[in-house]
Amino acid sequence: MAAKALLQVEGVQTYYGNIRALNGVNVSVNEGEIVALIGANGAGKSTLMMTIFGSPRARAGKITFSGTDITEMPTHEIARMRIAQSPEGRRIFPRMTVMENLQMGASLDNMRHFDEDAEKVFTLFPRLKERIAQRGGTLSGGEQQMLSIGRALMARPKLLLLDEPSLGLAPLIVKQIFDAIRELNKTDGLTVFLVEQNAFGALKLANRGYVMVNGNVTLSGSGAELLANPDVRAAYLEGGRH
Ligand SMILES: Nc1ncnc2c1ncn2[C@@H]1O[C@H](COP(=O)(O)OP(=O)(O)OP(=O)(O)O)[C@@H](O)[C@H]1O
Repeated sequence: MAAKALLQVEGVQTYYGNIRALNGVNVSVNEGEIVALIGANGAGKSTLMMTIFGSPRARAGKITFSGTDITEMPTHEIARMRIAQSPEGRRIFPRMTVMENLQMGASLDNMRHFDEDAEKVFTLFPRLKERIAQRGGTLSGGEQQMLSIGRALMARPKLLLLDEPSLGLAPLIVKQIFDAIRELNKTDGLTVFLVEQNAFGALKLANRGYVMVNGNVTLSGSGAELLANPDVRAAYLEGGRH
């Protein structure tokens, strides 16, 4: 069966004032795939994630989701299309409990299956269940990351955007988080687009990957192809976390 693009990014340019952070980026994510975006600090990876989510806006190019043009859509409408985001730095609500954070992630439409969806999050991340009444800000970094992903899942997304889920976490916790992403993809068919500095882990997890340099996508291929590519190895893998 031919792969169907769920997300299509074509020729996207994004600026901060006069500074162009994305120079005409083309990326696609097919239904049921895990796609990784790797690149050095400042390459534009987070900017691409945020542009897909509507802020900052693309100044040129087109972003399509499920065949609908979302380039000009406000963020809340993009979320209603069932795109959910776990942003860089997690950004959970620190004064709210774990349960309240999950409630914030569920749309009104999804409140009727809240218990079922929360239970799914707890099956995926049992550590969160033990901390239901604890305030988000008092969780460890890894638990906050789990909560950030859990909150995004409460929206029942078709596409999950993850920005640096492994940032600053111990290898064992990174493994738990990557295993959870793999599990969601395998059992629920969830489509995932993730940004990672941990290129080795991300490319092992992903079906396909893109490499971004200075606001341009310079390479793409299957996870295995990129892992074997000498340029990728030299730039992102040698001496890295593997
Ligand atoms: N709010 C902002 N205002 C001005 N410039 C910005 C802003 N956010 C990002 N930039 C610039 O845009 C470029 C791309 O940044 P971006 O954060 O998207 O990179 P990144 O690949 O995600 O890097 P990192 O891995 O460090 O998060 C950089 O040159 C950065 O300095």
